[in-house]
Formats: sequence, structure tokens, C-alpha cells
Amino acid sequence: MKITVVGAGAVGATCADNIVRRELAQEVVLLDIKEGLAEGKSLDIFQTATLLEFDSKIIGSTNDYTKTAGSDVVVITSGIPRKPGMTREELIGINAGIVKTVTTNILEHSPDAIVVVISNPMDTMTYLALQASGLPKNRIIGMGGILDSARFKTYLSLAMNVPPSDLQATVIGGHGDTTMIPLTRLATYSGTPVSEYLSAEALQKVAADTMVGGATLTNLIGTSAWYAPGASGALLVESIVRDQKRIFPCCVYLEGEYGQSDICLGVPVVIGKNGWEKIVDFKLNETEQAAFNKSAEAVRAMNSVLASL
Ligand SMILES: NC(=O)c1ccc[n+]([C@@H]2O[C@H](COP(=O)([O-])OP(=O)(O)OC[C@H]3O[C@@H](n4cnc5c(N)ncnc54)[C@H](O)[C@@H]3O)[C@@H](O)[C@H]2O)c1
Ligand SMILES: O=C(O)C[C@H](O)C(=O)O
Repeated sequence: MKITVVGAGAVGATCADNIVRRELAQEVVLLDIKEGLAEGKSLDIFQTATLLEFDSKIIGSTNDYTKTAGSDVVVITSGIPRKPGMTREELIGINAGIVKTVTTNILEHSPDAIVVVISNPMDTMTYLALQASGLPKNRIIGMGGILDSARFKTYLSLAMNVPPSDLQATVIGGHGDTTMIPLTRLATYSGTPVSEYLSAEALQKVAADTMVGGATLTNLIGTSAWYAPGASGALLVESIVRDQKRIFPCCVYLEGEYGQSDICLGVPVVIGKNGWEKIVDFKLNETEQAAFNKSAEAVRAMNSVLASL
């Protein structure tokens, strides 16, 4: 198994680090356009092999795509992150060009790869990667919902004072401050609805905190987050390379599912060796479906900007 991570910045390097620690591939390639960055970070990460006892090799490359040839999975993290006060959507102008070029370069050398898109605005970048590549829809997966769901569980855990790993909670819709939909109705604490532990107001606050989870971190750090994003990317890759068939909310191309078409948006999917293999129907109620439709409207408006770039 061979995995490439494009972008050796904060998210890309953290994702690659998680991938080798979990031994998801014999070979991992970290690639960046900035001279020396990917080589340096890869060497640093590989020097932890004897300390952390993993048996995956990682090498770096400055924009030499021949090194990525034959990759089974490629994770795209290249692109600028937002600064405090910005939305993810404001990154479209610069990141669209980067994601398009990277997708083309990658597929030239790894035509069979499954592509995971992390660069923001992620829903639109996933749609762009699908269009630019012409790949079958199942091989393009946007990562955002896994991260947003992890944040949802974190805020629930803090509010309820219970371990995050005992919580099941999912965020669907777009990966944007106003477009994501934390499904509070379906969240459980080991099978029991969380509404039995939290008041409606408390649950509302958890949902609101989740939606601005990325912005909160960006304001605190000065740039956007990377530990949880990198780990989320690696978890998605793990389900692909180990064919685990885990159900994660991911950004995938919809053709009528959840009432939407010709759009990439976050819905629960089964992830396995073929990429996203099946869309799971959560049977949304009227309010949730209305929120999903509104989210789709916003993402569709952003997708339409692509034509003018
Ligand atoms: N989807 C998510 O859940 C999620 C989570 C966190 C961050 N992000 C997004 O991920 C992206 C990366 O964030 P970051 O914090 O790692 O930023 P960063 O600035 O630390 O790293 C980005 C890297 O991309 C590289 N790069 C730029 N153009 C390139 C090209 N053409 N080819 C190869 N490499 C190129 C840069 O040199 C840089 O090292 C941002 O767009 C950010 O918004 C998404
Ligand atoms: O918040 C951001 O801009 C980065 C990322 O999408 C996140 O949610 O952490």
C-alpha cells in the first residue's frame, strides 16, 4: 500500500504523521511545492519510527510527482488556511487553482488512486476535484464531517462530563460555519438520546459551538487547526486501506440522495477499499431536511463561483 499526502503544512504533515503511526501503508510520500519542506518534515517524522515503533517509511518530495507514482490513496491538503475573521469560503480564489493543478498532477502518476480532499472550502474543492479529474464519483471523498463530528462529541462530552468515546454524534451538510448541521436529535450516549442528559438550551449551545468550532480555534491560534483535522484525515484513510466499512459523514457527490443532485455535500457513507461505497439514509425529519436544503443552496452558490475563476 502506498499513500501520498499533498501539502506538507500543518494539516498535511499531521495527517502523514498519523498515517505512519498507524502503519496504514508501507510507503508514505509527503509532497509540497515549498522547497525542502516536505523532505524536512518527512525526515523528522521518520526519525520517530524507532521511538514510536512503527514500520512505515515516509519520504518527502518538492513537487516531484514521479515519487508519488502508484499511490493507492492521495490526500490533498495543499492550499492556504484562513486567518481570524475570515470564512473558509474566502479561500476559494487561491485554493481552486491549487486543488485543480494538484488533482491533475496526482492522477497522471496514480490513475487508480482514491482521492481525499481536505483543502477549503472543502465542499467546493471536492466538487472541483471530481470535475477536474473525471473520476468515478466513489473515488473522490471530501473530509470535513469526521472533524465536525469529533468536535460535536467533544462539546457534548464537556457539557455532559462523560467520555467522548461513549458518544455517537454526526454532523452532516456543508463544512462551513453556517452550513453544517449537528444532528442533535440522533446523538446518543451509549445508545441513550443525549436529550435525556442535556436541556434543549444546553444542546443548542453544543450545536452552536460545534458549528463555529473551526473559527474558535482559528481565533485562538491565529491560523486554522491541524491536530484534529490531520487525525480525521488519517481515520478516513484507515477505513479505505483496511476496508473497514466504517460509516462516516463525508462530502460526496449526490444524485438525488437526501433530495439533492449535482453537488458534493456531507452525508453518512460507508467507507471501504472502493472509496465511498454506499450512502446511508438517516431519515431526516422536516426541520433537518430543510437545514440540509439550505446548506446545499449555500454550497451550490459557492460552486457556481468556480466558473468565474
Ligand atoms: N476539511 C477540513 O476539515 C480542514 C481542516 C483543517 C484545514 N483545512 C484546510 O486545509 C488546507 C491546509 O491547511 P494548513 O493549516 O495545513 O495550511 P498550511 O499553510 O500549513 O499548509 C498548506 C501547504 O500547502 C502547500 N502548497 C500550496 N500550494 C501547493 C501546491 N500547488 N502543491 C503542493 N503544495 C502546495 C504550501 O506550501 C503549504 O505548505 C487549508 O485550505 C485549510 O483551510 C481543512
Ligand atoms: O476552520 C478552518 O478554516 C479549518 C478547518 O476547516 C477546520 O474546521 O478546522
